[in-house]
Amino acid sequence: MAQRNHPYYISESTIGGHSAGKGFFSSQNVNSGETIVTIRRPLMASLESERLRDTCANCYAWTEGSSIGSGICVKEGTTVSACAGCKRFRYCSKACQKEAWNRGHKHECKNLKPVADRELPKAVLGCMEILVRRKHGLIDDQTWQLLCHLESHVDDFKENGNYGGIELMAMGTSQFSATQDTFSKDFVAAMYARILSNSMTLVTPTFDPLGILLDGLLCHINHSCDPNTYIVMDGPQMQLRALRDLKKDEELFISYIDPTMPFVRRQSELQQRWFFTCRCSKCRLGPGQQEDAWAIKPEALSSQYKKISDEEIKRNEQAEDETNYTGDSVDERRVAALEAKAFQLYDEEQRQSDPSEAIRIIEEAITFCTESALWPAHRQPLPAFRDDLIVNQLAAANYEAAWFECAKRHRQIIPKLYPQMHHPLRVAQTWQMAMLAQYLASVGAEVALGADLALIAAMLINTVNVIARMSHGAENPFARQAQLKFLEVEEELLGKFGSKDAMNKAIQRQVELLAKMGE
Ligand SMILES: C[S@@+](CC[C@H](N)C(=O)[O-])C[C@H]1O[C@@H](n2cnc3c(N)ncnc32)[C@H](O)[C@@H]1O
Repeated sequence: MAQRNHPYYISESTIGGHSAGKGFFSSQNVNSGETIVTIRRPLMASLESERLRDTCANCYAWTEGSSIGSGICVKEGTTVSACAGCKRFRYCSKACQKEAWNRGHKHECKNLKPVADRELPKAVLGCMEILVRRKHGLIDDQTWQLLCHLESHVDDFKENGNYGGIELMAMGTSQFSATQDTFSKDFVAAMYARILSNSMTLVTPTFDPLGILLDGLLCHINHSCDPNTYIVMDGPQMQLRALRDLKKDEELFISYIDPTMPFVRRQSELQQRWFFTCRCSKCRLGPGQQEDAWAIKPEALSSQYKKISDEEIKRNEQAEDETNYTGDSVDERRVAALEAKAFQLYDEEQRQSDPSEAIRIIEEAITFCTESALWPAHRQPLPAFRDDLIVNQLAAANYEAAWFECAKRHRQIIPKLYPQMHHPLRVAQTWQMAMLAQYLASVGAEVALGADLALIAAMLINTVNVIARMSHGAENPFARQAQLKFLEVEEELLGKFGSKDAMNKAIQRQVELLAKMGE
């Protein structure tokens, strides 16, 4: 039912002719890029163990932002200091510490003190926060009811054999939060399961993952592999924004997973984590879409790659795993075996903490995919390898190598995977490239004959300056920083070129060069 003055309402959802429980609907027409709802702070957010060391546990300022550009919204010189009691949570200021203390930390700090040396999973810390706050009257009845009505999928967890692990985690949660007197064992296990099935990823404005969050309102949004909305975050603030023009009474969807993955992989991930068969508009079309297209027909596989795949089928248990299912013919099974190998390499490189080792595996994987001639540049996991290669090249200070990967991504991948100009990942990746161009220009790097990286940086910064107002909103600190940066570089370049016209002509030549660099 539409709530007065709200641009959204929660109602029964039917997706592809099947009930999907409750869903989130727009109560008015909304233009692409507009905000639908702003949430000041989710009900719960919990940082990854690694991020607890360098991120404020109240405003989520990540002080060590690793990928170029992610630190844009954090004031230079910001550091975090540990709570003197529990030594687990860190804060960037006294004000942040005080806010978190009053939000509930004062009721859990002393319980966490004896286990200061023990790593606790983010879902345990998040569940503790919820239980402690409710026990001490810091979560109102209406929010609590909303939370308790969320699907816990306890029966599904029992069926897939994961419920034992959940019970174990729930026992620890009860003990560390000292709430055994208030909530039963089964209730805590169900709440823990609810966190697993309803939480989202807490991210920076440039989409670097920081932890998990649970919000009583936004967790009513159902999933689509072709979503019409997305969420941007700015510290604890979350905004649901339109990716496309929306009609009144249209159901709003976000994507719970990476929607650029092939059909069977998407279905498998959604089934395993959220226990549903996706019948969204894209999945209803089946596996014949862009995400599933190969560059050549399976029969056209070279004899060398036929041999490689036959060996994979013989020795690799996962070669015929159903998540890579392509078809039943001999050639289709071969292609599936090659895809299995590519995704195994992906899992392997993701586990690496040493950038040079990760780079070695990724380069091997990219060679494997490209030499097979099967993968178009935009088919996964090839773009995911390229993203990780850029991150690892930056971590290893191989800036020029990172630049060429960015140029390829900019030309060959981004327009295919994120066709909307204001797609937030397109904006974040363009920003990362702009910052890299600016850095390379500052050290006088020469990446190609005639290339002027300062001009290329200016052009990319201007692109972000224009589209971040739509992707993030003009008031978002990321959009504001992009605008400030643009004014700064524009002034510098106008000084150099004398007029806007001369500057724009010079930039146009660089746009052409950049396109060549990405081929
Ligand atoms: C975060 S909740 C979304 C709100 C949920 N529909 C409700 O009623 O509370 C996620 C759950 O919603 C359902 N769901 C979400 N997207 C769906 C979709 N595309 N098709 C079918 N079920 C979906 C699944 O049961 C999933 O586990």
